[in-house]
Amino acid sequence: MAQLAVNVDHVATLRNARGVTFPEPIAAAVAAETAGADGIVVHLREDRRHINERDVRLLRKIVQSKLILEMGATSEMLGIALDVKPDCVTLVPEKREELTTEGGLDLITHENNIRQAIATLKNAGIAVCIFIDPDLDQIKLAHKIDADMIEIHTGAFCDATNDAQKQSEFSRIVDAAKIGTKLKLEVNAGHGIGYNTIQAFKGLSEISEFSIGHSIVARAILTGMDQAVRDMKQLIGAL
Ligand SMILES: CC(=O)[C@@H](O)[C@H](O)COP(=O)(O)O
Ligand SMILES: NCC(=O)COP(=O)(O)O
Repeated sequence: MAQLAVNVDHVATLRNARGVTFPEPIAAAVAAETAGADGIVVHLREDRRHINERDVRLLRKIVQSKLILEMGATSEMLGIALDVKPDCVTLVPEKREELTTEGGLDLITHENNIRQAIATLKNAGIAVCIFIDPDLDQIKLAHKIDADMIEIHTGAFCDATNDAQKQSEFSRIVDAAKIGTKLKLEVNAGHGIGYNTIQAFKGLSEISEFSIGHSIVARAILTGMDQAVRDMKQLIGAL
């Protein structure tokens, strides 16, 4: 069965919107783990719009499963990662003005910088994942520059508004997962996945882990984190 890594960024979004100390993303992470999450994900953005450094450091102490830190490959973030030592870093592209991550890392443009970041993190014993579009050339490059894992960006599929678009985006994901596995990369998937889109992955056994945040946090507001995580785990179990 594929694993579920739960992103708690948007618990911090709510906290920060009010400028107070709650809701507490650390409490959300503990609740998610208790409900069966296989990992906790946070994206430390340059502008600290949700998760901040204090959250990451506390999570490192408290998370029992595995801590996955999403970040841009900047010298500031590399310094934090080397100090905090998450179990895994997922390197993502970041634009300050974007509402959420818009695309995968462009390794063709940033090959040297990302290759160096991968080597630095791996030398410190941190596994490295590349958040990447379902593009075969990019995935081959991720393998060439020694990434351990890829996370296929599923946003275009999840956001597709008609069946033809959905089918064509999903077949890109299938091809990407198959080539990643052939290259012996661990293949994960994430961005925009919800309770209604997860079923599409049935039979795609190449995916080792789903990285899901917004839909789980949104459901947790209505049902509690425990139920929201259990519901998603059940859907993943049925794939
Ligand atoms: C990299 C990725 O997949 C994203 O889902 C990212 O973590 C989202 O960033 P925000 O939480 O800031 O929307
Ligand atoms: N890596 C994907 C992630 O962490 C969560 O993305 P989303 O479910 O909030 O879109």
